Amino acid sequence: MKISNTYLQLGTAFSESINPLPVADPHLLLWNQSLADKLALSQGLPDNENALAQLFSGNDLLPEASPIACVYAGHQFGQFNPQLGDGRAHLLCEFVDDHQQRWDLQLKGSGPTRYSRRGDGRCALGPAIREYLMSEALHALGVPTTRCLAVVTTGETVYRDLPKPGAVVTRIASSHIRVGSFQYFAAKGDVVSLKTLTDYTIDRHFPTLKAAANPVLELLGAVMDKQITLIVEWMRIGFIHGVMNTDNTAISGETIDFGPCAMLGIYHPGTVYSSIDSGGRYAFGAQPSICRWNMARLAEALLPLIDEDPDKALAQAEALIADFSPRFEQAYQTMLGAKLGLDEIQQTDVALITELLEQMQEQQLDYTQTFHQLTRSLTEQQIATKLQDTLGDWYGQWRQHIGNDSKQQQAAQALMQQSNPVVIPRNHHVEAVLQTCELTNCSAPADALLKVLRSPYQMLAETADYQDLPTDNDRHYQTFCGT
Ligand SMILES: Nc1ncnc2c1ncn2[C@@H]1O[C@H](COP(=O)(O)OP(=O)(O)OP(=O)(O)O)[C@@H](O)[C@H]1O
Ligand SMILES: [Mg+2]
Repeated sequence: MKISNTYLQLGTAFSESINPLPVADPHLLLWNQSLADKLALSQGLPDNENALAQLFSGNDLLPEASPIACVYAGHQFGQFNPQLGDGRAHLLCEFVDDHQQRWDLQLKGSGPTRYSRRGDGRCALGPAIREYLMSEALHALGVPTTRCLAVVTTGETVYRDLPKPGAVVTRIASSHIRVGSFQYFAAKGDVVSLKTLTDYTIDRHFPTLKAAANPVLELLGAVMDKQITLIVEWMRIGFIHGVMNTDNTAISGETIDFGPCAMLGIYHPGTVYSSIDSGGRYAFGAQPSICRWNMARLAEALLPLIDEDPDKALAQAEALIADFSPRFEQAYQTMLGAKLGLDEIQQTDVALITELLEQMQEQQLDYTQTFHQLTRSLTEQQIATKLQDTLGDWYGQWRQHIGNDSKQQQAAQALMQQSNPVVIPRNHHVEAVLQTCELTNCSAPADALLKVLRSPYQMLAETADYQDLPTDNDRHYQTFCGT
């Protein structure tokens, strides 16, 4: 394992050097062997659970690691906070895998730092397992995401609304640079550090842009494209992030921070589960426009580097941000078309898609199941008849769009099978697993759910156990920024 600490080397303005605070009694609860294998991590790590628990609780450190807490700022629910940062996380080190890809290895829940404010620097076990389950589910679904290598219980109690068992989660990300990282330096007027961070980001994530006429403007465009891809993917599977603050928007385009996230059941764009999102700012259907808003905040932060002339910088940034909506719309319609087996979207297809979404909303149909049933209906007459009853004329029109030819139908079904999961991490199942794991301190329920979630486009023998809808259709479901 080739370890380095390049973010530390950016200088003291970017982070605080600080070691994790040791925990009382670390035990390895979840270990992601397939991720360790994929990143060729195992060679550099101990092979026994106790030693891994010591390492991934922060009690032991890899010899070459120099842990830091990174500083950032961020708009939280629209309000700018100039000083945030890793208040309960330690970036242990970076490592480079066999494909020359650099990764961050970070602990979360590993103790207080300069940026903790009133927080205790710790993480409860439930949210740690949620981050592990949800990020693995997203990864298997094909959605860009940070991932978890381990969850270690600490043997300590953390106090939230109630006393909870504590945990440390190990996160692997292609970096932890956030929109808020740029905002921090921009708000301070520290253009030198802003430039250092920008050069570092281009070098690390978008090296080909170095040769561009205006690399900073190109960086903004590249980040925007990655974010569009990400949000379209969230919309495809019904993921509601829940707290799309600019400090939770990674430049890499990976999903980060699973605090109050949830999955959409019954289709409604206004769906919100987060207890603190009373205004619905981060509702399912608001995610595209919030993403655009976040990209505008990144553009603002980068203005001094886009052009020396502020008017010219603003004009160029505005032109790019104005392009967000058409770029998004195209990717979004293409994605929805694929969910309906249509590989090229015509104007009439757009109307068909919109009509289906309207019907799903009116009839309170489940998002995942509807698309799964539509997929199956191409080869199963019983399901086709049922859907004809539910969706009326729309169903026949859709079948006409696909065509009568058996080759066309096969191609459509293949496309739909790749676009429509048979199973998602439904909120009630995730909650049940978290509760049982918390009570029993045992990983078996999480392992069983993960087995199914790791093959989300395939019916395994156990898949049916996790496909059902909650009895109350999640009407009473709430998530918390559960730190
Ligand atoms: N228990 C805690 N102790 C100290 N700081 C905390 C705690 N919980 C959250 N924070 C800090 O509050 C801010 C907002 O928290 P948020 O829940 O968005 O992030 P997070 O889940 O801690 O981390 P990340 O975004 O890296 O996944 C962050 O700066 C975070 O470090
Ligand atoms: Mg966060």
